[in-house]
Amino acid sequence: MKTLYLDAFSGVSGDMFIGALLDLGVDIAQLRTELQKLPVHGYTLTADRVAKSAIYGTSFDVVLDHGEKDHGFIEHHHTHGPGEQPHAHHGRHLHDIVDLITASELSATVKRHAIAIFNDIGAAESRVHNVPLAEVHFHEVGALDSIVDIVGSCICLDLLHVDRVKCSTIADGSGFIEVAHGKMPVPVPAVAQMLSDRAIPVQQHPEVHTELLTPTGLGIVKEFVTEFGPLDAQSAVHKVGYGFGKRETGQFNALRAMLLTTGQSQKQTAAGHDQVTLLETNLDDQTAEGLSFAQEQLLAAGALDVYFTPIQMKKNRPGVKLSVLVTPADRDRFVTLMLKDTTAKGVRYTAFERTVMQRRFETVTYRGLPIRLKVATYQDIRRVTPEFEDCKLAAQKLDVSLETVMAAATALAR
Ligand SMILES: O=C([S-])c1cc(C(=O)S)c[n+]([C@@H]2O[C@H](COP(=O)(O)O)[C@@H](O)[C@H]2O)c1
Ligand code: NI
Repeated sequence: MKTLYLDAFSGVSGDMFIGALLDLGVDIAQLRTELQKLPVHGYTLTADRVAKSAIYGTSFDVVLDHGEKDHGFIEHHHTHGPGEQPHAHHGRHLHDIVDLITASELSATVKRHAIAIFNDIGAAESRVHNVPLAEVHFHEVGALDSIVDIVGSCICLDLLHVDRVKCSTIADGSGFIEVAHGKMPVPVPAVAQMLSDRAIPVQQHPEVHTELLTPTGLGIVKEFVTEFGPLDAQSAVHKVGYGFGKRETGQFNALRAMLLTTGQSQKQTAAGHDQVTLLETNLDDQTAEGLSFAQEQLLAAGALDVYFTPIQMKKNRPGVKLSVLVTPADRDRFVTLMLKDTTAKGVRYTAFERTVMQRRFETVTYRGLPIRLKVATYQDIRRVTPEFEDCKLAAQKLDVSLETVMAAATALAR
């Protein structure tokens, strides 16, 4: 399995993320070509390979034409004093940006991730400033920078072709920073709000008196990272890249990105044979809520599958068997997780050989909406399945039956 590991010892921002991925080898020409699919102009991308503290990395920047300054702030409609004129808001609303991305020729994957990140940041802004989501307003210049950073990050990750993204505990600074609308505490309010709906490990550094984790950086992490923690002992590090931050932090300010190979899937042959480990435990004293939580945790940690089987246990107790399928190299990590997140006192495991169909995604467009198709092949067997969630969304948006969308998507695949 190919993993991108983010070592966020100095936080994460959009620039740092793109810089780190370019440093890992993503082609900036391809990034530029993809970004040209968006009808936004007035900027140039720069990526310079420079040394900081004698360590070489990439300093990425979005340089706006005419030397305009990015205020880096999402404006909100706030109240004005008596006699005070509202300022002119030359900016873009969240839905303008979503429409812009949706209407572009970017890939369906890039669109989906970029829109999710914008929605997450927008929802936090809406909550922080107490304005309806529809009124969250991106400042004209800040919007351009955010669009390039967010869409650019999604493009870079797509070009890197990894199976999963893992991240260390994320560092942030402390104290206050000056932004367009005054002084803000660190973590900045949008970041604090974005941390409220998911368990993300962030550690503040009292000696760093500035911001290390930006709303854009956190949005990227929340969208792509499925596991937090240190480097896996079993991983092989193939490549390391550094993306430099712009702030003076008094320490080495970079995001370190590492390309790792984890587990056995790299041993999968063209014929589709590999090995998996099945971990199991029988439980008769765990609540349904606890079981559901454990399943979520195990899937988020990268399990290939997690499922329950009803069983009859001793003393006539109805119980469940928890089964967790993982790559062999992940076995011990998942034993620990199962002992931590369930009431199990022990976990048994068996190694299996298996044959799997090769799987890839294709996207078709049905009445203007993207539908992903899972294409599974093995020898001369080929099976195409439309993604249920995409069909559901299209059925709801177009007010047609789910069956109609699924049949149309399957026909388009042919
Ligand atoms: O929503 C945005 S982009 C935003 C909100 C806040 C609040 O805390 S509210 C603060 N900022 C600051 O702007 C710059 C640039 O942020 P990006 O995420 O666009 O790179 C940064 O200093 C943020 O803390 C932005
Ligand atoms: Ni105003």
